[in-house]
Order: sequence, then structure tokens, then C-alpha cells
Amino acid sequence: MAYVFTPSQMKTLDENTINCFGIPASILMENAGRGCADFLIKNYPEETKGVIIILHGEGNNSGDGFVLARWLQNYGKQVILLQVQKGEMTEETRHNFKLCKALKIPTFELNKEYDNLDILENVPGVTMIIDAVFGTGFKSKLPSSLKKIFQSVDDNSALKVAIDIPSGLNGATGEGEDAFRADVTLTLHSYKMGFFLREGKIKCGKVYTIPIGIPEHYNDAFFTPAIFIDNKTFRLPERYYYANKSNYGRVFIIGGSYGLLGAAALATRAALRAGAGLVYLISREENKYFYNANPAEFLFIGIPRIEGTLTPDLKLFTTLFKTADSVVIGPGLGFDNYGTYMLEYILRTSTVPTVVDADALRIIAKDPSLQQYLKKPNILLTPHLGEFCTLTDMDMDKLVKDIPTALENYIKKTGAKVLLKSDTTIFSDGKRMFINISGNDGLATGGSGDVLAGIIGSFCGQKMELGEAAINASFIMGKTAEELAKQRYFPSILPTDIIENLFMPLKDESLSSPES
Ligand SMILES: NC(=O)C1=CN([C@@H]2O[C@H](COP(=O)(O)OP(=O)(O)OC[C@H]3O[C@@H](n4cnc5c(N)ncnc54)[C@H](O)[C@@H]3O)[C@@H](O)[C@H]2O)[C@@H](O)CC1
Ligand SMILES: [K+]
Repeated sequence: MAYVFTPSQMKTLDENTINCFGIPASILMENAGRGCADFLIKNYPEETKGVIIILHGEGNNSGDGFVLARWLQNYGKQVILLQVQKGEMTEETRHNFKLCKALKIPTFELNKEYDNLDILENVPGVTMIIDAVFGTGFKSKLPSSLKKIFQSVDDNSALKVAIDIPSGLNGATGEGEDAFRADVTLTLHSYKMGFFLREGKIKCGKVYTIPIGIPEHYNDAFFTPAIFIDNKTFRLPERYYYANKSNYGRVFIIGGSYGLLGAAALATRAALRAGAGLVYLISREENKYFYNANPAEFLFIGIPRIEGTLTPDLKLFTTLFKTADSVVIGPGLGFDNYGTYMLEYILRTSTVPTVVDADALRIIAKDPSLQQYLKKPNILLTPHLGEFCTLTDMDMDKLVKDIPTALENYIKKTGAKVLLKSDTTIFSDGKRMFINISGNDGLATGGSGDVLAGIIGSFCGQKMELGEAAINASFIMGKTAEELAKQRYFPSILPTDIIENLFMPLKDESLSSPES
């Protein structure tokens, strides 16, 4: 299981490992530094052949850097320590610094004016620059002196390695425009939340985890950590050897205003491709021309308007709706009385997993009385960032500064379950959090959200739990886009390509046997 921790959760884990479990801080630091040294020696033989410069300050991250320096020297490597930030040394850090001095590892200090930055350029044969300045204890903004130093490192052709987290990156929010830009990040124990958000996605390079001795059962002992969905953790709905269509759910897709049936049609086809037993497209009666012209595997149910008004005739729909196993409402639903009336009915009466997407989200944003239904355990909202801003009445600039907190606040306020879609997609219900980063820019096309809603509805119809369905649908859709990008220039990927090639990545051996 790949867990994702915030810096404060990491602190809780470290403290409990030291104070309750009984592994001293000095041993954790030794494990961290030695683990990084062993990893680099094994995986980067060329890059560790020349001079290795370790940039440090005085916190515990720097302590890890000092242990790493000792071990690299022990393995016969040439190491230089370069202090770029002043601070208070902890006992373990100070002790390891002394040991480095005792080993005669060369130590340099940049002067106050930082006009001796050319140390970095003048040392011949540098093949690796390691950042052990700040770790998860970094707060606020990077000092301007460090900005200058990191820019200069950026121009150097040596391999750049960050210990635990690139210095200057906020481990909770991913904010860090001026952070150290690493080619490789050796993160201690587990991923940090900031790796998957904002600048974190470009500052970390390749991320590898280094175990430091925190016991496995501590991971979820003090809080429920976020889980990163990857090739090993993703799941698909179970299929049975002896089964018929009734085992795989009746999925109701409700949407499609007059003349705008495309969104609902995409969700419908996606639900079928994702394995649903039966898919009903519930739309306005005047859309039946579409079904007549495109007879397909789904069933079309037209809900007529009540004479003289824009309100649908729900009586015709209610009996049939009792047979639904899951619902998707919103794609192309429309904002008139018809759409609002249908949405209110579904939110109030549905007892099966219900995915609320697109127009339905905007109706909820306009009509706060509908918020009362969001705490029902079977309701999932699937906004993209723009729709989330509308739901929360928040500026995009403010939202992207700290997405996890904005999400947490909205869930606390409404009790909703949310799949927040962007290049990093997050599911949260206030208790669990799942993170998915699969996919590419080819998904930034109108209609992708409708396809995703259809897949989620389909997975729910196949008895997958709502949160699991949401994140796994997002994962498999992203993987499909990645697979398609091997065959065509990714901006040309269309939502219909995703539908027609869904599950194609399962041919890839690493994905072929998801844990169930
Ligand atoms: N005992 C532990 O808690 C362990 C910690 N470990 C390492 O220690 C790190 C966390 O250690 P710390 O909590 O000491 O924190 P850091 O080493 O990340 O940095 C803390 C230092 O940076 C300074 N600082 C923070 N933000 C700053 C800013 N904007 N400008 C200037 N100075 C700033 C603080 O005043 C403090 O001196 C982890 O990332 C990991 O590398 C590991 O050694 C494993 C065990
Ligand atoms: K670091």
C-alpha cells in the first residue's frame, strides 16, 4: 500500500516511533542517511563516481545529509559539505556534523553575501548535488539567498538529489515555486502529499521511498492516511464465472437537455464499456429521435414534460427507478425547471450509489437547499476544479494554493463525498482520501468528465463501493489515456477514444492482475 502523509502526520509518526515504540531519533537518522547512501551507490554508480556536494542547513534533514556523507565516504566516494543555511542544530544533527568533521570530510560555508556561490562551479568533477537543507520542517517562504543558490544549482549538469523532499516545497500543499528542482527525490518512509500537488509535480523528479524503521502498523495507527492508487493498489469490480447481466447492475444515466444529448450519450456508452449489465439513458422525451436514429445496447426512457410547464412527469419514472443499482445524474441535464426537478427527486429519493456531475453540480451551487442531501452516504459529487470553485464560491487562485484544506472544509461543512478532478484527482469523504495521478493532457477535452461519471456509475452498478469506484475509475481512465498516448499525439485523444479503448492498459503486464 502506498501511503501519502502530510508533514504533520509524518511528525506524529516519527515522534511515536521514537517515544512509544522506542527507536531513538539517532537511529532513525542513521537509517535515513545510510538508506539513501546505499540506494545511490546501487542505482547511480556513474553519478557517484565524481565529487558529491551535499547542501545543508542545520535541521534534522541536514542531519540525514551528514549521515549520508559519512556513508558515502565510507564507500570510497568523494564528498563535500556546503552549508547554505544557518539555524539551530538538534542534538543528533550536531553529533553527526562532528562525526563528519572527525572523518575530515571537507566542509565549506557560503559567506553572508553569498558572493562565493562560485564554489559550486569551481569544484571540478561534480557529478551529484544533494539537497539536505530543509525537509518536512520547512515552513512559509524560501529565504531569497537560497533562491539564488538553487537557481545556480539548476544550471549545473550534475544529478540533483533531494533528501526526503525538495527544500522549499510545502509538503502539505505542493506550493514551492522556488524550491530545489530535483531529478531524484529519496523520500523517507513514504510519499508526502505535496509531491502530488502544484509545483510538487515538477520539483521532485523520480521519487523513491527509503525505509527508516517506522513500524508498518504505525501507518494507520494514529490517523487514516491518504492512499496513492498505483499499478499495485488499483482494483476493478469483481466478475463472476457464472453470471448474467443482472449481476452487473442496472445503471441509470440521467441527463441530456433537448438537442444536447452528447454528454449523456458519452456517459451511457462509457458505462456499457466499463462492464454494466444494463444501462438506461433517462432523458427528455423529445430526445427519443436520438435513440431511434442510434439504436444501441442501452435503453432509452423519455420523461415527458407535464403539460404547459417545464417540469417532468415523474410518475412515469418512479416505478422503473426502484430497479436501479446506480445512478449518474448531470451530464447535459440542463438548468431549467426540468433539470432541477429531476435532480431534487433523485437526491431526495435515491438509496443507491448516485454520481452527481456537471450541470447537476451547478444546480446545487445555485440552490443551497439541495445541500441537505449531500450528507447521504450514497451521494458522490464529481466536480472539476472550476465546478468546485462554483460549489464553494471560492476563487481558483485561492483553491489551488491549498486544495486539501479547501476540500476538507467543504466536506466538513456539507458531509459530502467528493471526487475532485484535475491533473491530480482526489477522493475524500472526510475519513478516507485516495489520490490518483494517472492520465495526461489528452483528457483535457469536453466530454472526459461525462465518460468518467459513466465509468463510476458502471463500477457502482457492479457492486463496487462508491469511493473505490470513483478513484479506480479515474485511475483506469488515466491509464487508458497514457496507453493511447503511446499510439498518437496526446492532444488528439478524444473521450470516445477512451471509451472504445477502455481497459486497454490491462494488456500491460504490470496492470494485468490487480489485487482483489
Ligand atoms: N526524528 C525525526 O523527526 C526524524 C526526522 N528526519 C528528517 O528530519 C526532517 C524534519 O526535520 P526538522 O523538523 O528538524 O525540520 P527540517 O530539517 O526540515 O528543517 C527545520 C529547520 O529549518 C528551519 N526553517 C523552516 N522553514 C524555514 C524557512 N522558511 N526559512 C528558513 N528556515 C526555515 C527551521 O527553523 C529549522 O531550523 C525530515 O524531513 C527528515 O529528513 C529523519 O532523520 C528521520 C527522523
Ligand atoms: K531536502
